[in-house]
Amino acid sequence: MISTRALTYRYQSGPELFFADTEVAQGGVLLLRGASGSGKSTWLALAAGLLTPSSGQITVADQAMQTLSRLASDAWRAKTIGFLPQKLHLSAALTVHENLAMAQWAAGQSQNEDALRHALTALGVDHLAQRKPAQLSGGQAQRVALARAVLLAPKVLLADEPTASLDDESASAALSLLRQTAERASATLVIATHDSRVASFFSGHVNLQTLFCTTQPA
Ligand SMILES: Nc1ncnc2c1ncn2[C@@H]1O[C@H](COP(=O)(O)OP(=O)(O)OP(=O)(O)O)[C@@H](O)[C@H]1O
Repeated sequence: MISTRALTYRYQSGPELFFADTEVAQGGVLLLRGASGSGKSTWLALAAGLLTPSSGQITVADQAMQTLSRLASDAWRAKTIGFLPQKLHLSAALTVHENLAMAQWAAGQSQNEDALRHALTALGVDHLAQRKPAQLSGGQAQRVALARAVLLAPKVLLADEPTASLDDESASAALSLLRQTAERASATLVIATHDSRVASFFSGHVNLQTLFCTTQPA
């Protein structure tokens, strides 16, 4: 479950952002919509514990994020959150396979080769396992980052524009994997998106909510 109350964030040399109160049940899907610059990525960073709220509360998987220290939040994130950020943050020095193995290690899990292969295969990038990120196309890198995000069957999946550089077939595979992974683990899924394909894909979901971000106070 994720809930927010009177949540705001002010960048040091940027705008103050205000977010409407939200409550998403465990297993629910939340779409973050809104114009470019309206705060969707910021909301995800707050939910992932990468940013600390300026005021208000955000609780993610029973954890009040505003009370976590930076160190505790890193450990909590590795175990709890599957995060697909807009900038993919794949380690350039590591192969695709090593990038995923490192995510398992960071979460304190022993290497699970089956899970790793399954995640890469489901997204059609298993043949790229020995490549370095610089040797991937934009869409391939995005699918590898998505495989890493779903690898640990996290309780919360956060995806920032997961279909941005994907063609229809790859977008559909990526959304299916996000949905299946979330359903298998009863995870809460949050997707920030401009892409109308995402809204159409989830339109029949029984537990779907949409949060429209604006730069105005809620
Ligand atoms: N590090 C930063 N310092 C200052 N301002 C920032 C910083 N990061 C983001 N902002 C500003 O905060 C606002 C919200 O940015 P954010 O990236 O959350 O929006 P978004 O809705 O995800 O945008 P997009 O759809 O273009 O990805 C924007 O006005 C942006 O310029």
